Amino acid sequence: MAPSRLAELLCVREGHFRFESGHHGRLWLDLDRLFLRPASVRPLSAALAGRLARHGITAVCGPLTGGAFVAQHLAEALDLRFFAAQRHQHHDRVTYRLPAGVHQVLTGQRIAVVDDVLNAGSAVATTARELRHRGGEVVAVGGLLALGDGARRTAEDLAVPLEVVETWPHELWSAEQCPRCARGEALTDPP
Ligand SMILES: O=P(O)(O)OC[C@H]1O[C@H](OP(=O)(O)OP(=O)(O)O)[C@H](O)[C@@H]1O
Repeated sequence: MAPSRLAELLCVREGHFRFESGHHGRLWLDLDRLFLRPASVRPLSAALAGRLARHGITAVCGPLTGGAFVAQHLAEALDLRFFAAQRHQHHDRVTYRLPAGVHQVLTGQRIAVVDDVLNAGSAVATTARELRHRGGEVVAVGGLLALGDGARRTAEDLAVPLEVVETWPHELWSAEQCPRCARGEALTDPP
């Protein structure tokens, strides 16, 4: 992978990692550190803002926390409305909801749903469904980074364009199918 500003901000480490899901993978990203210095993220947000501006958006919404931070940068850069979707967990099911106080303001808005990093795309998908349910018009999906093709499939399902600053291949394997295990490589300790 070519080093990039985004890779530096995400403190990307390469190795042979075991994730919470039990899958094995090559990259470890530290999303918690991305916004330690918001000014460092602004050039990336500006690049995304330029792409999303083509779609005639009037508002930006992101799932808390990382997606909402990006959405706020974009709303500032483009002088648009900003919405943050709040995470709700019921047993294993995670959904994102808009606070009741903003429901009325959503009607008629052309909204881009954004995230910092899109993996499976589930956070933006459930945020988009909530926005549509509340009367908003979701017209684009965006992010700083898409890992693999989950984001593309999510945008297709929502029938909207996808705009991302970078896309990286996502190599994720079950423990049984992990090529690094097959080569006898030891697991890397997480940071
Ligand atoms: O495309 P997905 O498979 O949904 O994964 C991407 C989401 O995962 C991370 O959020 P996380 O759930 O870790 O919450 P956070 O933003 O509060 O860190 C990231 O910020 C995205 O919102």
